[in-house]
Amino acid sequence: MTRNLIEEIAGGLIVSCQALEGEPLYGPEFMAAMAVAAAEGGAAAIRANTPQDVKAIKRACDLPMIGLYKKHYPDSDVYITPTLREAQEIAEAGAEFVALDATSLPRPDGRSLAELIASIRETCPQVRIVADVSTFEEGVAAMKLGVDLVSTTLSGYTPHSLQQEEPDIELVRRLAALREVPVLAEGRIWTVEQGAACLLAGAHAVVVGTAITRPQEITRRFAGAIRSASQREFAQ
Ligand SMILES: CC(=O)N[C@H](C=O)[C@@H](O)[C@H](O)[C@H](O)COP(=O)(O)O
Repeated sequence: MTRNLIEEIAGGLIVSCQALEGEPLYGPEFMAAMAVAAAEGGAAAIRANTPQDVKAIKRACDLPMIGLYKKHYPDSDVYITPTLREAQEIAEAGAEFVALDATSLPRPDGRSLAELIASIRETCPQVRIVADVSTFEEGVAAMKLGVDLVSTTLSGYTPHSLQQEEPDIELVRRLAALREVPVLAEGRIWTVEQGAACLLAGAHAVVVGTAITRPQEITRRFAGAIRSASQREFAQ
């Protein structure tokens, strides 16, 4: 019997384990250890970048994997699994899901999102597709193209989307209310309260990255808050 992974991750926490080149934890061994820690803590799935990280994590832990491949091409701002080539590499690395940019930004190879999705369906029929969107309209368009999940990943990261420090819970709410395709809440979720609010807004599952897996950012947040608190203390 094939597993219903979308059902399995319902109501769960998906931990995004990503470190880019130049970050202290860059490297598949670190990301694999991070994923094992996330699994021990009760994560329902992992989200990870690059075929190398996906493979290393898959060897170390058996949670469902949302894989993506960040790559920058000239003349395009689309960088999350921009073309079929990256999607295929992620599927070959063993990811059950592939996440890709489903925004309205111009794509690097001149192919439309519809063409990309159709080619993935044809060449990697086993992989489920997660559409990373930045607006409601993009979410609706991705749903019409038959993606398996929509994630609010890119809200705040395209010039035409809402720019805010908080997670875009309103986008989760509006997309989930359509009851068409399950919606993942993702992006700038820093507290358990925000995660719970996303589920109450109708999210199928919640993706948390930086707040769990980027220690330099977690430290920066604590250090800044503690410095401000101590300055307030001395100012009195
Ligand atoms: C915008 C973009 O490139 N987002 C990336 C997508 O995979 C990752 O860098 C994020 O860490 C991930 O979306 C989780 O979000 P947060 O780290 O805010 O919890």
